[in-house]
Order: sequence, then structure tokens, then C-alpha cells
Amino acid sequence: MKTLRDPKLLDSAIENLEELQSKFSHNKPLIFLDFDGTLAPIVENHEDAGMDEETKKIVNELSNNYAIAVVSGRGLSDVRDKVGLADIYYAGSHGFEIAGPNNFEKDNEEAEKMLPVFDEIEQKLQQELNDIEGVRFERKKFTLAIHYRQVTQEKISAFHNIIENTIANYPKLHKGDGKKVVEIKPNIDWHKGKAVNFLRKELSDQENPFSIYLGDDTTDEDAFREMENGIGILVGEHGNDSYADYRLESITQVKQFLKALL
Ligand SMILES: O=P(O)(O)OC[C@H]1O[C@H](O[C@H]2O[C@H](CO)[C@@H](O)[C@H](O)[C@H]2O)[C@H](O)[C@@H](O)[C@@H]1O
Repeated sequence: MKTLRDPKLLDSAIENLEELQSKFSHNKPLIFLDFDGTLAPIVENHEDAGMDEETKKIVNELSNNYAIAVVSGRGLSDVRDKVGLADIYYAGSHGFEIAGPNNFEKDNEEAEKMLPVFDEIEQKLQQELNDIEGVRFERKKFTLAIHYRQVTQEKISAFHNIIENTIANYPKLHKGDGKKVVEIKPNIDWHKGKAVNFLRKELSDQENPFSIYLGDDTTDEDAFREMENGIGILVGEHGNDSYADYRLESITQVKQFLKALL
């Protein structure tokens, strides 16, 4: 059972590398990687995010030695294009759409039924938020991100109020938060943690394979908390307590850590 802790009290995964590696010395771990804030730096416009050449090379080499999956809030096709590796697994839309090698595909069936509701709320929110400058919509298959990184401080509470009032009329949807983004998701008991547990069965023949999950945002907490046999590593901070076991300060440290696994 994982417990919530102040991230400042978490041990560094880099400074405690030997201790950490000893936990899986006889058992090659599965590796789960979040994308934004973990493999790619957070940038002003969501379209511009990307991995640098060094990170691409490390993830590519890692995929030759380990079973890996990238688990992202981004849409599946978007994150797959940005990572660019054909032979690994991906979970997009916060786990609602999953794909892997040999044409493996698994969309959440309940979420599938909600696509018309997403179309409706997207249109409605676009009209209602039209007067707030800087709002950016990002439609993923099963989730809708509404970015406010470029909204001025004095408009932010109006932004949240409009979304709150609108979503109150849509019981089939619920609202989550991320870094300067509101995410509208299906109101279904499914998230990155459940997607990771599903993938752990796909990626391994073992009953309960050892796994490592690296992530930076509140949505990654679902994966840290649900991890049955493994280590969660929080990258940077998201402003709240964490279920992670270790921390890394930055994407530079993520690269150092992943290189050490090669
Ligand atoms: O689960 P992740 O892979 O971490 O995706 C979470 C969200 O990341 C993206 O938004 C965030 O990164 C943007 C680019 O750096 C930044 O501009 C934005 O403010 C951040 O919230 C992505 O656009 C979302 O769809 C993901 O859900």
C-alpha cells in the first residue's frame, strides 16, 4: 500500500541508484514513461513539445533492452508521432486508448459511447470561452484539454467558473487538472494507473512483474498509487503530496537515470 508523502522527503533516484537497482537485480523491470514533463520539457504551446535527440536515443536503446510503454494524457496518435518508436506500447488520452506492436489496439469501450458528448461539450465550451484570450483547445479521442497557460491572471477564475458551470450539466463527464490545463474526461473508473496495470499483463508473462513508472504530473499519481509491485519516480513537482517512492529533479536527471539502466 503506497502512502502520500511530501515530495521533498522522497529519496533521489539518482543518489540512491544502487539501492533502487537492487530491488530488481534478478527481475528485469517493465518501464513506463510519461511524456510531457518527463521525456519532453514543458513549453508554452502544446504542439511544440518534443524530445531532444539525446532523449530519443536513450528511449530507443532502452526499448531494445526492456519492455517499455509511454503513458500520456496526449492523444494516442499524437504521442506516438512525437516519440516515433514503432515497436513499443503507448497509452494515450490518459489511458483510454492503448496500442502496441503487431497492431495491438484497445480503446475503452464505455468511453467510445461518449464521443458525441465530447463533440457537444467541445463546441459549447469553445463558444463560452471565446471571449477569454489565450485559451487553447486540444481534442484527444477520449479527452478534451483546455489549456490556460497563455490566459492572463485576472481571467483565470472566470475561465474555471465557465468550465465548472458547463460541466455541471454533463454527468457523464468529469474534470481533472494538470499543469495549466483542465482536462475533461469520461466519468468512468479508468485512469493511467488502471491502464498501467492492464499493460503490465500485456508486456509480461509473469503474474506480477516488477515495474518502474516515471511521471511529473497529478495524473501520474494514479499510476504511482496503483503500482502493485514496483517503483514510482516523481519528476520535478506538481504542487501536491505524492505516492511516488523516489524523485528526480529534472528531465536531465531522467536521462541520467534511464542511461544508468542501459
Ligand atoms: O501525461 P502527459 O504525457 O504528461 O501529458 C499531460 C498533458 O501534457 C500536455 O500539456 C502539458 O504540456 C504542454 C507542452 O509542454 C504545456 O504547454 C501544457 O501547459 C501542459 O499542461 C498535453 O498538451 C496534454 O494533452 C496532456 O494531457
